[in-house]
Amino acid sequence: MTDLDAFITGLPKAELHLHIEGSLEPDLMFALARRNGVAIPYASVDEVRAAYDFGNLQDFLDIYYAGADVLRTRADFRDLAAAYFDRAAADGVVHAEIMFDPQTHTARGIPFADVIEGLLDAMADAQARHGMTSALIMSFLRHLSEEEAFATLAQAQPWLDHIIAVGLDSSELGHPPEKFARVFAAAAEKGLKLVAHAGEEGPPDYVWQALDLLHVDRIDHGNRALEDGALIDRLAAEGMTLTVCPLSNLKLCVVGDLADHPIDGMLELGLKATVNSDDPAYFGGYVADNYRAIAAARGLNKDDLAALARNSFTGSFLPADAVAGHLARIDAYRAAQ
Ligand SMILES: Nc1ncnc2[nH]cnc12
Ligand SMILES: [Zn+2]
Repeated sequence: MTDLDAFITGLPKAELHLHIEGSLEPDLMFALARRNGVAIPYASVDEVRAAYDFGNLQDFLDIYYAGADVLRTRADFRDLAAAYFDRAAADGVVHAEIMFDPQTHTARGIPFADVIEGLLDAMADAQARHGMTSALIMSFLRHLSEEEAFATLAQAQPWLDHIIAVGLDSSELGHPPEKFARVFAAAAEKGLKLVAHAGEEGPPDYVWQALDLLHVDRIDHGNRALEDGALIDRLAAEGMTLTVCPLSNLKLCVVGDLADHPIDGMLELGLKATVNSDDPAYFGGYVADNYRAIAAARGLNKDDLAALARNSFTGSFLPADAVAGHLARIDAYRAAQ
């Protein structure tokens, strides 16, 4: 392990953009398929990995929703999340705000309660075993209707104390944020924070809509905001956090090459970029792998990496005293190197 690799692993960091269904590793997919008697269209782990060759977001989503079919019981969701937390802890993640897509499961007849209770089991366990804090972001699938998003918000009502925010994911093109303005307003009235994927494949206008119509607290991805100077100024002036996902961007062809990735350009423009894994089982790496890949591709140094880790806490939904504690730990860690 190089000095920079070791620095990245030991750097305290938060993960702010992680779809728990996207952490389903092929090994666990096979184990759950066997446990639940579910047929999957792959004969081996190698065959699964070979299928993970995506030309765009929709190519990936088709495979991701098919993979999620092995998740059936509360224990499955617990095991899925426990595997993620163990892996994230090994990467120096001390706080994770994880997204889940209830509609992917309720549409298959899985009770909302089983999904969320399984995740909450694993979150309590991660706190006990790793000292890791975590929070849940409930994401609406944007290819579905506003009405279905409202129904999902209603289903979540008994667990609202366990959900920090709502999010918006799935197929971006053709499903602009404005479609969900009313359900986001209803979520805000319930005291939930708001995040949305915007500017991954969608145009800068979708980022404007996420700001002006959804009133988000954070933008997931945001890459295409860089095409609009006025939008860059707005995001910088508001100190809006962008949850950027380098290996995802590469695998989904948002960038052609990591050498052209804009992460350091974002920092230079005064944008609060963070590094995250998105769907690590599908994109070839967890959060430290993303830090390592982007550091190598863009020549980032320890100060750049520490700045990205600081942004992960200032952009989190942790209380101010917890954020201050994590920032102090990063500064002490950096000073000791
Ligand atoms: N990168 C991504 N973009 C949109 N929806 C997603 N769901 C899971 N990963 C996603
Ligand atoms: Zn995502």
